[in-house]
Amino acid sequence: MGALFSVAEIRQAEQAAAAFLPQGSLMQRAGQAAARLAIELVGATAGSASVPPRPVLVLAGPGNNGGDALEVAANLAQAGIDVSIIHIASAAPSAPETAQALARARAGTASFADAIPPDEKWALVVDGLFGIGLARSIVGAARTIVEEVNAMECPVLALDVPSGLDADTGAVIGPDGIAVVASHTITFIGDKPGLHTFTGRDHAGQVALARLGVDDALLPAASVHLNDPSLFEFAFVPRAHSSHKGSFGDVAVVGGAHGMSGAPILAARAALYSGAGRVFVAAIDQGPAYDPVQPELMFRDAASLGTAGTTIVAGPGMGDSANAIRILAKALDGEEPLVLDADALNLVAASPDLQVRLAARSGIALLTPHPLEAARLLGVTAAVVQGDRLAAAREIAARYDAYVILKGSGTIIAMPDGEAAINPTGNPGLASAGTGDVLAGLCGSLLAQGWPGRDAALAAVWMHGEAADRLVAQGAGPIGLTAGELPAAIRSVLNRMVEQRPRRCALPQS
Ligand SMILES: NC(=O)C1=CN([C@@H]2O[C@H](COP(=O)(O)OP(=O)(O)OC[C@H]3O[C@@H](n4cnc5c(N)ncnc54)[C@H](O)[C@@H]3O)[C@@H](O)[C@H]2O)[C@@H](O)CC1
Ligand SMILES: [K+]
Repeated sequence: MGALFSVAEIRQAEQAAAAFLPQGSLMQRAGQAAARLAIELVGATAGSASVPPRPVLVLAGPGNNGGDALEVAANLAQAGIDVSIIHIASAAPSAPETAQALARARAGTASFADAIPPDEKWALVVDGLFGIGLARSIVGAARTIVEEVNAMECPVLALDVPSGLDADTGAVIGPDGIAVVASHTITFIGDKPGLHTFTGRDHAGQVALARLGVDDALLPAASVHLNDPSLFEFAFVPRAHSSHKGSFGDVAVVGGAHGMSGAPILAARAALYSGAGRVFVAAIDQGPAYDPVQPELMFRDAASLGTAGTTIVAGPGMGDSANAIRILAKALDGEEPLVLDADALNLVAASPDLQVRLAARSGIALLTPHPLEAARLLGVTAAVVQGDRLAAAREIAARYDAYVILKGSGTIIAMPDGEAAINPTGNPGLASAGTGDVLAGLCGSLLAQGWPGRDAALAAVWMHGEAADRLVAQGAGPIGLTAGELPAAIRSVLNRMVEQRPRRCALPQS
């Protein structure tokens, strides 16, 4: 479930499936599945039965994605829907199945036009300009069409992938490229990573999968999945009545250089609300003596903190002082689970010595970079990281034998063994100050409670996004959502997850 496949993997499966099928079968199946969804969407926007449904605009490009669109147009026309087609014909001969689809569309009641008729109000636009075969920026007449469609207010159903979007990476293809902004995407044979990360979420809208009857056996075992509780839910365990605070681990958030006390406090509150036994704020420079809002937190001087048996979250507001570097080096040399965020990542990126210590450590390391921090770790630009987020996260995970959470829309979670996930929860409300500190604190808390690195990384990212989604559903965002609201919302998500597990507690380890 939730498996994501690269374009190369989809192409292989498509070829293998087509070898056993009559010519054009897959395209016809794609056309039928998309037409069914289009009819649902038109029905939903038509409103009362007395209002005559508006026409549907179908955009058909020069390749097989255009063939899919022509099949959709033929099916919609057959269902009695008023269909207009803009067809960008190929200079080269079309594939036989695409030629067949064009003949079908021409034989029906759909009308063909050279340009989008101005002032028409559409019930739906079906985008079949380009699919996984687009090799360069969309230019010329096709670009004009995409610009016009993106200015429309009606729903847009993209076939396979919004035209112009890279299905592997979620980047818009080509320099100065453009891509369709769809409200819905029906993707064929297997779901694709680019629909769920970077600009993909904004371009694809709601994603549906049509397998086209292609057998699972024709697809390889997926190494990338959409993040989902089914991947980690067994890690949620009800607490035993005989448990005590020593049963749930200690977390120390190391950070809070002069003038930056807020960041570690947010991380520490998140650790507390997600169930860590004892939570310390280990300050680099002298800061507040306690948190009046959360007096349960204990404040210590980072330089003198004993860290044996303590999970460390290093980085929030840590600064780059010599003191910070010394304390980070000590944390890297320890064996306790370690979360590295923010300034700690920048310090590692700037220091070959810290890099060697990180790569050599035996305990769990979990890194939570945003794209610029990831870029510094890899010695590239943030644009390069964003251009292939999966590859960047996997590269850092492999280099440091670490669990990596590459933040941003469609957060990537990469494991040291190459497995990866893309997170579907969360919203633009999380693009605000301090939410990363909360995520780092949550990761540290789960590790302190004995969670394996993989499960902690997957669950923390999922719950963090889910908590933000629930807050938005209650009207607390996305505009103006604050990081400080997240810990309590994460607590309710976490307890709900535990409630849903079979009621067998884990007895405390004395
Ligand atoms: N072959 C089949 O039986 C099936 C094909 N499928 C569809 O086929 C799509 C892939 O088809 P194709 O490989 O033909 O590729 P596309 O239809 O995605 O686009 C490639 C076409 O566009 C042209 N092109 C590429 N970049 C361009 C640019 N920047 N400006 C103008 N023209 C450009 C190419 O010369 C080619 O004609 C999938 O996304 C899917 O929608 C699916 O229906 C599954 C079955
Ligand atoms: K498309």
